[in-house]
Amino acid sequence: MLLTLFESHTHFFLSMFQKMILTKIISNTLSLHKKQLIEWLPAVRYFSSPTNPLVNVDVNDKSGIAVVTMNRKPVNGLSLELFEAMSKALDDLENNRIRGAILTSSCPTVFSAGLDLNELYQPDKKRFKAFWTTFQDVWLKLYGSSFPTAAAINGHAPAGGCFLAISCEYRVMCPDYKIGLNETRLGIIAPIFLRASMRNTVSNREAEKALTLGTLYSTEDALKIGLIDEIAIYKVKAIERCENFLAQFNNVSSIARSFTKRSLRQKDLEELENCREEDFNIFWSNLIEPSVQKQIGDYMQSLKKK
Ligand SMILES: CCCCC/C=C\CCCC/C=C/C(=O)SCCNC(=O)CCNC(=O)[C@H](O)C(C)(C)COP(=O)(O)OP(=O)(O)OC[C@H]1O[C@@H](n2cnc3c(N)ncnc32)[C@H](O)[C@@H]1OP(=O)(O)O
Repeated sequence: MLLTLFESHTHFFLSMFQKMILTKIISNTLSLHKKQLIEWLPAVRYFSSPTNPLVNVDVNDKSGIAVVTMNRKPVNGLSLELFEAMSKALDDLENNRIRGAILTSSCPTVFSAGLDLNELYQPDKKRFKAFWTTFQDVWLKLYGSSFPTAAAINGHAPAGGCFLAISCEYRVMCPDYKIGLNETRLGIIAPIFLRASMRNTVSNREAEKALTLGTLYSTEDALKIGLIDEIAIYKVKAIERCENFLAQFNNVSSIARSFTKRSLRQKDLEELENCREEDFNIFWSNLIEPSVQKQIGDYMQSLKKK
């Protein structure tokens, strides 16, 4: 904008050549200052966000790394309210230029049980629309974040739980749990943004097998196919390993890193940004199919009987 203003105001007084030279000088100075400013900002803008009971954000003043803990007992079912809290937390992290974020759970044996089935069963259209739109927002913000992300998966991570983990850049999981995208087993189709995160994590062939079969992998098998990056015995260790991963970026220009990440993920992000309404309509019309509703209802009953 500054350059446009400069150009319009000097139009009558300067020759084309003079204008080109001055424009170049201003542009170089601005981009240099912007770069220096952005490189310096992380040291001064860490924050302490007002804690939401559903999502706790704890930023380490020294490292600038935030631990983001989902806290919706008993299983971190992803409800509209939990998505809203996550969306807000991601905005706060983005605006305060943290060095990195680690996503984890306060539930002792569950990272997240995925979408709250109560949101999918006999849904009210208005609420479901808000729910789905916020779900999309969370993915766009997490997958497209300018800061690096990791997941400390301290428990089971089926369906939407796995989806959150694979939207991060690195995953450390504790042993003896299950992770995977089991949507097809519930008769529901994985949305495009979930498929994008999966393809970005494992090979195309593994993604196809995992999604069509709806496989839930043990921690050890998840490591074998590259769905997770490391195994750590306890949650504290998992967080430590995630911190080690994020610390590697201390020696990398934050601008170069975030632009590179963005450019690698841009196509996936645009794919959803360009069809958000259509994505909602497809899911809504499938979701209210009586056969899908019956399958979800039966599944909820089977979980309760257990
Ligand atoms: C073509 C159709 C388009 C439709 C579009 C809709 C969606 C598109 C897909 C989007 C992608 C994401 C989909 C999903 O995430 S669907 C959710 C799938 N989740 C699961 O299959 C996990 C189900 N839960 C479990 O397997 C287990 O609970 C566990 C996570 C392994 C934990 O086991 P455990 O520690 O033994 O706990 P309990 O099973 O006893 O559960 C405790 C209570 O929590 C309730 N529960 C569990 N999961 C959910 C859930 N996802 N939503 C709501 N509630 C849940 C469970 O019933 C227990 O309740 P109770 O105490 O009242 O009995």
